[in-house]
Amino acid sequence: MSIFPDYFAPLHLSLVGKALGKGLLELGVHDLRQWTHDRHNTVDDTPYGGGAGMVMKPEPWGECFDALLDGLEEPPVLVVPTPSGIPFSQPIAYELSEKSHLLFACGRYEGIDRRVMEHAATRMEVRELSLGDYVLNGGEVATLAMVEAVVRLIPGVIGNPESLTEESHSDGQDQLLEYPVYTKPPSWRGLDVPEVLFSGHHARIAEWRREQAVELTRLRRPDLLPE
Ligand SMILES: Nc1ccc2ncsc2c1
Repeated sequence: MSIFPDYFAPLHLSLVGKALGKGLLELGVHDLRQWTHDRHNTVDDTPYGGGAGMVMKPEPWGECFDALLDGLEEPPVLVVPTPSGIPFSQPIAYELSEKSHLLFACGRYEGIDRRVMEHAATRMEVRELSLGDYVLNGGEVATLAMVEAVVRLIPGVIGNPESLTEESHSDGQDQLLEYPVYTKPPSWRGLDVPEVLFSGHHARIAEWRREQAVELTRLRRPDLLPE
């Protein structure tokens, strides 16, 4: 649900596009203005209590929920991207990938009237999630990122599920950052591929990769290292 539905055209490309084509998931994009009734299709108004900017009115969201939940066998999970949300993470992506129906509410302006999330919580699970400590102009870009992170975890979407186990933040990596990867040519602009990777000694290669992952994590994300 967004006032900028065209943001979601890219979801028909590449990975998500293929998954849609294979019938592994369905995608609907809904223009919130469809649930306004005035001549200007108004979705925002000035904030009570004063302050800069505008706030998204609750009525269009309520009518949109009514329409989208009508006929659903079970309630969806409402995901609301917001800088004030709980940090989105790979574990949360896995959780969401197992849900049968996700609704993403893309806010704009200074945000959505708080009563929208309060009302939604009476009829579905609500997850207010942040992509990181920075602010975008709205929830659309965050939703694109979360949809890609979630959809790639749905069985059958990724050709080789093994590639999910060794990437950064995956369980297979004990939540360490991913080790460096190399391919042909063996030497490029004076830079050589580490010898160990040519050894064919799988145990040594695995050990070297783990050492690299630990070192990279220690340098860039010490917070991820076990105590
Ligand atoms: N509605 C809204 C506005 C800004 C923003 N930045 C990251 S997620 C998000 C969501």
